[in-house]
Amino acid sequence: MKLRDRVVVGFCLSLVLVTVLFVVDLQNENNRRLANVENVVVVSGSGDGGTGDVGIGMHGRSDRTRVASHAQSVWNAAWSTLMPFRAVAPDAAATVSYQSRSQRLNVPQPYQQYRARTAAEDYPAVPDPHVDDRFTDLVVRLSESDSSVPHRGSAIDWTIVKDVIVDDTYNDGTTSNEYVVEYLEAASKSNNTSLTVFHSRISKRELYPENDTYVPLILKAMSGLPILSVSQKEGGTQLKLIIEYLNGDKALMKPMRFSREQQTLPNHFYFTDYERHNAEIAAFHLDRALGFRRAMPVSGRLVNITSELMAQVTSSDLLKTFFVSPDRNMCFHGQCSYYCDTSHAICGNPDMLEGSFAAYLPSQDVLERKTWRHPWRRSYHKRKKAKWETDPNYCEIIRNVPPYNTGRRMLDIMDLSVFDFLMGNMDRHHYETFILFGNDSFPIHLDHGRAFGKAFQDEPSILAPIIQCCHIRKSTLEKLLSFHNEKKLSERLRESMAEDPLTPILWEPHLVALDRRVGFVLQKIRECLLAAAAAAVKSNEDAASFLIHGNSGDKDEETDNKHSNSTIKKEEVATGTKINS
Ligand SMILES: Nc1ncnc2c1ncn2[C@@H]1O[C@H](COP(=O)(O)OP(=O)(O)OP(=O)(O)O)[C@@H](O)[C@H]1O
Ligand SMILES: [Mn+2]
Repeated sequence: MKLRDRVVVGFCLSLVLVTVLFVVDLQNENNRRLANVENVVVVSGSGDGGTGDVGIGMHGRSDRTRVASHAQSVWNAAWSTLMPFRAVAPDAAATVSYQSRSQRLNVPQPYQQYRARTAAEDYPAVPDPHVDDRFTDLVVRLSESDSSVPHRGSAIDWTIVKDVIVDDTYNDGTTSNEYVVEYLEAASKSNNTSLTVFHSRISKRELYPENDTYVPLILKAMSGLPILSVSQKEGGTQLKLIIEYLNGDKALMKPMRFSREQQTLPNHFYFTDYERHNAEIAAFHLDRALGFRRAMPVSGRLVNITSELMAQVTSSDLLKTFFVSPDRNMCFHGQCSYYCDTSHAICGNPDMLEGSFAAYLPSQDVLERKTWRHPWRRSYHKRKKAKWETDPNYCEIIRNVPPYNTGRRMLDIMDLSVFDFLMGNMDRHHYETFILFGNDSFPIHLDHGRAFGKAFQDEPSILAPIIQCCHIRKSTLEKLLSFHNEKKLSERLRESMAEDPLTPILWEPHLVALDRRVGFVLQKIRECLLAAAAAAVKSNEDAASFLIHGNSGDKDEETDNKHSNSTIKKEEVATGTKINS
């Protein structure tokens, strides 16, 4: 071989060698990167001290592997019970590999992308203009003897009522009442649970009496009794499970999706907001603290998705939505119209999951309910407005139609508006009542999953019924004043919710917001009283002018309303209302 040929061959050989070395190095680099990605997934999980981000947890890999293989065997067992003719269950691991690419690269779930600010200090402080206001004008107004209050215990004719503060109790402080079944009669029956006794004591004016001893028993049972069967609740937009306990009682479970500090996403409407299990729990406590007692008892509970939920599932449709995530957490998504798919799955940590458990209402076969459209319902449309948002006289329409033109319903709608405003719930589209008690009965407070979504923003439009109608039940106003001037609402709720197994139930800024919003409602009532007083003065002047001049008033003279906030005279407020007994 000539020297030139040798040089060419040598050059080619060294080129091949360099290429081989380059390829080997590239492969090593790839392996190193993949290892890093896996580390990131594990490290971010172990660094998160929150109460349960979807798919990220504090448990080690071996825990998860154990969960996955345990889940596989439970799943196989559950599937063979449901589908006796199908020998082999679809492989849960297949779901894992199907999902794994995006998960291995740690692609965030759609709703996780927005998880940014999680510390209260990250948000601007919300001013509370009423923090030092004692609302003495309202206190004085309430302390005055109410011999002139025209509605005691009567069926109020709302077409003419002008009073702001309305007392619908009898002189002895009670309202008329009837019970589903007398307590002693029900208690004498055998095999009663606390919930069935509770059902038998539901009355025309409330679900349970003040300081009821059955409520704590029901809460305890729901958070501890073994679960016998699990199915999906049909209807509604988001996933809910019907839980049946060993003693035959039932509960409606809403699962946890987010940690407590997760706020409503800024670009979400009230009707696309995710439901929060802790809002259901907190709403029960708030309803009770306000003295309404119109919400069923709700308890938190930490459940094992594999052994307590999946193993007890009674339908294959629900069972087939369970899977093990790439991070080896147990997940499921159920079937519903919003957020029931793989990318919105509910995942355990690795298989433990928080949920709210609401005691079940009596079956409709026993105690039928009627559903009413809420008169101040929102449009549930991203561009349209509801009539009440554009018509300042909307309340005049409502007060003239049944069931709002007589009885207690108008005051119940005002109560509901206070309740929803305090917890920021804009999702009050319907309400239900027990048919047995007729129209003069309370609305059941149901469905609070979308409350407590915005701690740093108050939503005055929720108070529209109060602002537009200017009525409030006397007992509700008394409660609000005591929450403001005596023991704070936040303090009462903190104590009440401390009993729950999942305590703390609310993120601290929500408790701060509750106290701030109490002051806001009181201010609105004050404004109503001032407006009513001004209207009374005006009508007195018009009457006097008519007597003197024989016409309907001196049009040139403007009424100068200079009432101070401190005292409003009773006779100025009580205008021409009539007793209707
Ligand atoms: N504690 C309960 N016991 C029995 N039934 C209940 C209970 N709570 C709610 N329900 C029934 O289940 C229905 C759906 O519940 P809920 O409104 O909480 O779910 P949702 O998914 O938020 O529904 P929607 O999308 O209609 O607002 C209610 O309208 C009510 O009829
Ligand atoms: Mn709802």
